[in-house]
Amino acid sequence: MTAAARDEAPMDAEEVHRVWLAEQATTSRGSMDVDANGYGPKGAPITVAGGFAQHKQTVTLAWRDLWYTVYPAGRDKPSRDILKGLSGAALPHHVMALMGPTGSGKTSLLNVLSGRVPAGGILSGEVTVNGQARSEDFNERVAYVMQEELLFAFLTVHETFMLHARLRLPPSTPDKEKAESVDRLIAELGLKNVRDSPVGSPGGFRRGLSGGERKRCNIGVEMVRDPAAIFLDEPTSGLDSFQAQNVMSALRDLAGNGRSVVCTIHQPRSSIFAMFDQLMLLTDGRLAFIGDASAAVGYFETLMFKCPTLTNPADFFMDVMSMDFRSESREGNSRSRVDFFAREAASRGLGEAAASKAFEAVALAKKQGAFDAEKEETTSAKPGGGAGWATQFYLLSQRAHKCQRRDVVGVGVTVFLDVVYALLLAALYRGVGDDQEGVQNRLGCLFFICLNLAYSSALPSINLFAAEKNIVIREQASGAYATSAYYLSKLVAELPKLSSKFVFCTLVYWIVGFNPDPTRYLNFLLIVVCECLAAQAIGMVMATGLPIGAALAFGPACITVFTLFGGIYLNMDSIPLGAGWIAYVDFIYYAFSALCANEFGDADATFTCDGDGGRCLPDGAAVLELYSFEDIRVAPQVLAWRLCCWSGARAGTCR
Ligand SMILES: Nc1ncnc2c1ncn2[C@@H]1O[C@H](COP(=O)(O)OP(=O)(O)OP(=O)(O)O)[C@@H](O)[C@H]1O
Repeated sequence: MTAAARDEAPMDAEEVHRVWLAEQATTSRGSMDVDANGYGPKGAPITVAGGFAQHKQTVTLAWRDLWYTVYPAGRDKPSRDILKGLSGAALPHHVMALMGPTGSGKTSLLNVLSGRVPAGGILSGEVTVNGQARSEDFNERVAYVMQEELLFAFLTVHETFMLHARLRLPPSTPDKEKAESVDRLIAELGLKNVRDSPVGSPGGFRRGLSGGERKRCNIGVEMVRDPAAIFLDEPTSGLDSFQAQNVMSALRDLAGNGRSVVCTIHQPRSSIFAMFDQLMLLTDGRLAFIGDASAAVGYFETLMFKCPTLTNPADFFMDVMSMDFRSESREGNSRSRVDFFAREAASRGLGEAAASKAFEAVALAKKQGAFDAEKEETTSAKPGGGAGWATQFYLLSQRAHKCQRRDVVGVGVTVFLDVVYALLLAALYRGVGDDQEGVQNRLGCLFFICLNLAYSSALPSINLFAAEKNIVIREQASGAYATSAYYLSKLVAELPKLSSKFVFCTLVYWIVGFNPDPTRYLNFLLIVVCECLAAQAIGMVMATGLPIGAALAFGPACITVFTLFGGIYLNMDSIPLGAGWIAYVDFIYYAFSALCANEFGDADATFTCDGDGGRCLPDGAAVLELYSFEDIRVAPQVLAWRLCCWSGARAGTCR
């Protein structure tokens, strides 16, 4: 506690109560000054509790007869209608809540409205923005906040927002202005006290923001571009009721300043329900209600479903609209009930009326000159208006370096393991001799080095990319940067990690006593670097192309198969027909054979024989011949893996 705070006189009961009431009033729906169409009284500024800048452009979204059908994989599976002829509208200055039982189609509708129809689904119907057909890039113009918070744990709130401001705002905006708008955003999302705290990960080693702060930070990332419409999937899930209220309060302020806010929500507490302007109730993909949230209770009363006194309307709606599967008769009854609601909404034309009202409001606003003809299309957040490729690459590299530097545990464990392996190898193979035992030990040590590098490069790479994959998909969906910029930044950011491999290899090389020629030592390092890059590339392909569980299972399995074909367990000349191609994509084989050629390809490499009548390899050439290591190509193979990795990254992150 600060000295000033300690010295402050405590408030008396009356004052505490008065302040509390004032705070409640600022978060209620009644604090807004908007007309029925949501446009504000004739251009007069709209006053709200928050302080977000009044949005210059507005988005009136209207949709008619929306059908969304999916075709599940599998021959005999029939298609399924997820959304069944929905009509409605979302208005500027309004928070619209999409509610309904689980599986009723809320998230599907949110995706469809924001222009993110997942692959494999077919959409029909009409969606308009400010009275015109929605543009193809609408999804990149509006904010879509996913339920899952996709944030970099090692960045602070300020760094996270600043990075997105630099990536997404026009390069012509001076950095000072970007910094000011970020500071404003931080203040308005109530994140000032955690401005410089790392975001952290829930349940992770590094704790950071609280659940509510993370949610608000997640929203802020999308708000940096100042979009006119915001779509949120379950913005309050997993929060306690106070944190949920704070998040909704921030959304309320965003809407109050001219934005259209549409969110799905489960069972909001009554004070949160009171913040909704519009409510859309869905049941099994059909409309049960759309209109003013405050009118919903009255509407259900006209259908003879009266919300009991002292009951949260949200709970009441969920109760009456949910299917009850506890017995056949209950299921039949609840089905009849939800069918009744859908029939009533259709026969009264609730959806159509909402859409028509929105069209009329837009027409009126245009007539009154409230729309600027040039600006009316959608939002100020134009896609492609952000940083250029070089800046994207620079900013992403900086982010990757920062995260890596701060991952003290991860880096510490890597360095520790490299030192342990180096000591182990030094203890076992130190001062290797020039006899037949020495030949065997050199081969064994070189193969172990290859294996160690393969595992220690590929597996962390899988973990790293798997952790970032969803963040990258999210960032790419909103057009933040190009895949190539991300991929190259990762490549560059991974390079410092090779330094601990350098230390490991140098220690082992000189302690074990490999060929002392400095050129061969440098070759050795080069081969090691190539192997690490190829292994990282494999890790990246797996992580971007497969779900994390599958990637973690396939990664080691792939290395195990490569070990088998690596050159020591199976002679290249005895690989069965049809399996030879494995050796050609096997980076362990290439690395091991190259290391052997480097070590034994020296004409001076001669070895004494034991004289016991056993096999004798008198020189390096005999060793290479025995293992069929005459033809070595490391660089093309590394390149091939990198290209493969690039395709994998594109496939995995561009959905
Ligand atoms: N691509 C798809 N293929 C098959 N079924 C799908 C697909 N997308 C959605 N569904 C199904 O459509 C229904 C509606 O899904 P949606 O996620 O929109 O519901 P929701 O109301 O958001 O549910 P929840 O509240 O549980 O998140 C669900 O039964 C879901 O399984």
